[in-house]
Amino acid sequence: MLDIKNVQSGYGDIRVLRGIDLHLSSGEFVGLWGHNGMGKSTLMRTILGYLPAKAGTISFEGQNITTLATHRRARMGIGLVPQGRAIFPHLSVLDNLRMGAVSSGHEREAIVESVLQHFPRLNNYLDRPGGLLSGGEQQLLALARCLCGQPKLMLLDEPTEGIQPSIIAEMVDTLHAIRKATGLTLLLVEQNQAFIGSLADRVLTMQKGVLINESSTRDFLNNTHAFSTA
Ligand SMILES: Nc1ncnc2c1ncn2[C@@H]1O[C@H](COP(=O)(O)OP(=O)(O)OP(=O)(O)O)[C@@H](O)[C@H]1O
Repeated sequence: MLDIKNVQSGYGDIRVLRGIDLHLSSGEFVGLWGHNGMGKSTLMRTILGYLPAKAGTISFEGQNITTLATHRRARMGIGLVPQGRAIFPHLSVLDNLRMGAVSSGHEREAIVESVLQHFPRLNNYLDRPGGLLSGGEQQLLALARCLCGQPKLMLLDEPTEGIQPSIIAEMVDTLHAIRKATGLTLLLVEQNQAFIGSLADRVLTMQKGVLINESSTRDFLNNTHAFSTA
C-alpha cells in the first residue's frame, strides 16, 4: 500500500530524514519507535506532504505521490492524527467530527454516526466544546475525527503522550475493533513500548533519521532494554 524509497527530508537546510526505505502492506499495523528528536514526526509529515521530500519517492497504492499536494494525498486515503491532537477547541465534539468528514458530502452524517459507534465515551459529550474535554478524551476525538475522513492508511503520532492508562487501554481496544471492521492500515509512532506491543504486527526503530532495525513485536518487547540504552 505504501512504498517509501530512499526518502530524505528536513527543515530548510537541516536534513532530518537521511534515506528512509519503508513498505507497508494493506491491513498491517506497524509500529515506529525511537527516542525524542530522531525524525519520527518528520517522516509522518513527509508522507502526508506537509514537508516536501528532498530526495527519494513515496508511492501510495501504486501511484507516485512524492510531489502531490497534501489535500490530494488525504483524499486518496491517508489520514494523520498529529502529535498534540490539534482538535478545534471551540467547536463542539460533533462539529469536530463533521469537520473530519467534510469532504464526504451528503454521506457526512452517516459516517460520523458510524464512527461514533466505536467511541461511546464521545457520545456523552457531543455538544461540548472539544477544548473542554480531558486530554485523553481529546485524543479519542482526534482519532475519531481522522476516521471520519475514512482513511485507508492512518498515521498516528504518539497518541499516548500524557494520557491516563484507562484511556490508553480503551484506545487499544478501539483500534483493534476498527481494524476488524474496516481493514485499516496503521503506522503508529510511539515511545510507549507496551502500547506498541499491544497493537503492532512488527516494529521499526528509527535513530537519527534512519531506520536501524525491524523486528517482530515479540522480539521488540524482548529487546526493549537494548533499544532503550542504545
Ligand atoms: N519545524 C521544525 N523546524 C526545524 N527543525 C525541526 C522542526 N520540527 C522538528 N525539527 C527537528 O527535527 C528533528 C526531528 O524531529 P521530529 O519531531 O521528527 O522527531 P521525533 O522523532 O518525532 O521526536 P519526538 O518524539 O520528540 O516528537 C529534531 O532535531 C527537531 O528539533
